Amino acid sequence: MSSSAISAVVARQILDSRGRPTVEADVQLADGSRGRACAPSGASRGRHEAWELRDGDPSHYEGLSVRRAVANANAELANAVIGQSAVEQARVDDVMREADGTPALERLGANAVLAVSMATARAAAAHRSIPLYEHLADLAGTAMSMPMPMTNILSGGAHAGRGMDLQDFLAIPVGAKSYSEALEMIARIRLSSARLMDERGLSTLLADEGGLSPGFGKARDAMDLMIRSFETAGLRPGEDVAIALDVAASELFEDGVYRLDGEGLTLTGEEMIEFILDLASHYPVVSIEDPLDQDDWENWRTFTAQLPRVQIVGDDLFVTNVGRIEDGIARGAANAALIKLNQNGTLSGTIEATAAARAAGYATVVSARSGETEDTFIADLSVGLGAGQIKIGSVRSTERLAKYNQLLRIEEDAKLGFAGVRGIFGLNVPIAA
Ligand SMILES: O=C(O)[C@@H](CO)OP(=O)(O)O
Ligand SMILES: [Mg+2]
Repeated sequence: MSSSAISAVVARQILDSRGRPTVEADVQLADGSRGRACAPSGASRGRHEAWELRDGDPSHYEGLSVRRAVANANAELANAVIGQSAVEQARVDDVMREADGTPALERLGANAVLAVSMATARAAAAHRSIPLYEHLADLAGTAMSMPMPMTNILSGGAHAGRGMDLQDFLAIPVGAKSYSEALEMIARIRLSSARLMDERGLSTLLADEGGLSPGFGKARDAMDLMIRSFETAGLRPGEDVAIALDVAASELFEDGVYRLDGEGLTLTGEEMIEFILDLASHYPVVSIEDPLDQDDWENWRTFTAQLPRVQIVGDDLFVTNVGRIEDGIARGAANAALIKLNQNGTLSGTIEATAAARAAGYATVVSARSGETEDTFIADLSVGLGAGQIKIGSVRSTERLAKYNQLLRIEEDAKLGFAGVRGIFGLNVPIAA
């Protein structure tokens, strides 16, 4: 057995940031190197994502448990990967896909497969005595860079009891010259938004990703509050900081129409396009995610063509899947892809999806899920892939801050270039070297 061969896999059930069970896996190598990783979990999940295996009816704790996925990792997946070299990530992921035998990893569970896949990369980095981000850059064959964060300030949709129709109102500090400066600007905005809401007697309770959910009915009220928060933080809207939206429109789509209860509107696809275009034209919006349903390809194409200077991000649309990304490229749908490891199911598949997007000139945004753990893997992934951007959630909950803070450490020890606004589609503001 070579010193990088996987010698043991131990999985267990732990809890995520919503207090729901998820899979954690440890991978050990023949030389004693170890890696540990946790699978995240989404709430506004795309229909075409890899399969998260749970034990039963998810409306009860017992049903939510992941004991079958854990058992699969400890038995079938362990059997498949033991003896394989951890530095051969694609091979390890292939044998797990073969062991499962289904395209969406339904049999053994994408949550089980992914935890082992990520833990393998960590063990390999330990074996090579290099940081995880560097190992990931070697796997992807890409140049590393520090990502520009897009950060949730106000939350609605499935993350906030459907208080507002749109899911995420995010800030992108486009004027920042470094990652640490970007994070500082975001922290200032987050504080000022909470103060403003407090002054106005609005609730400052936290949503799933640590964002605020003022319970506005209308998106414009949320947008106005975003702008006020920027100004109160001493930042210029549109110059220092811009707005990004995640509409998460698949969650609003029912029986062929978009239901925006807060606005009191029921819209056709064409009307939905008009609604979002109108919103984007009144505010400094530089990025819009999932403005339309995950299978509404034709309207996606129309929408993308109308906003050539705005980043249009496919999340539920692409589900980090090479086939769907290539489909979107061929149809001219979106110009950027959200990158989520657990939508794909393996690290290698996620790297391939990122490469497919990038090859077509699509921007890439590495993203957390609304259900997260203390695992900081995606911070290293965003750097290793040179993705350009990262979306983690707010700076007000520890499972998110674990990633933001990990990026501060990487910035300190790696002295890498900052993707800055060069990573933002359509914006061409020069930044200092
Ligand atoms: O829609 C999204 O982009 C994510 C993160 O905000 O949400 P979820 O993990 O619930 O799918
Ligand atoms: Mg989304």
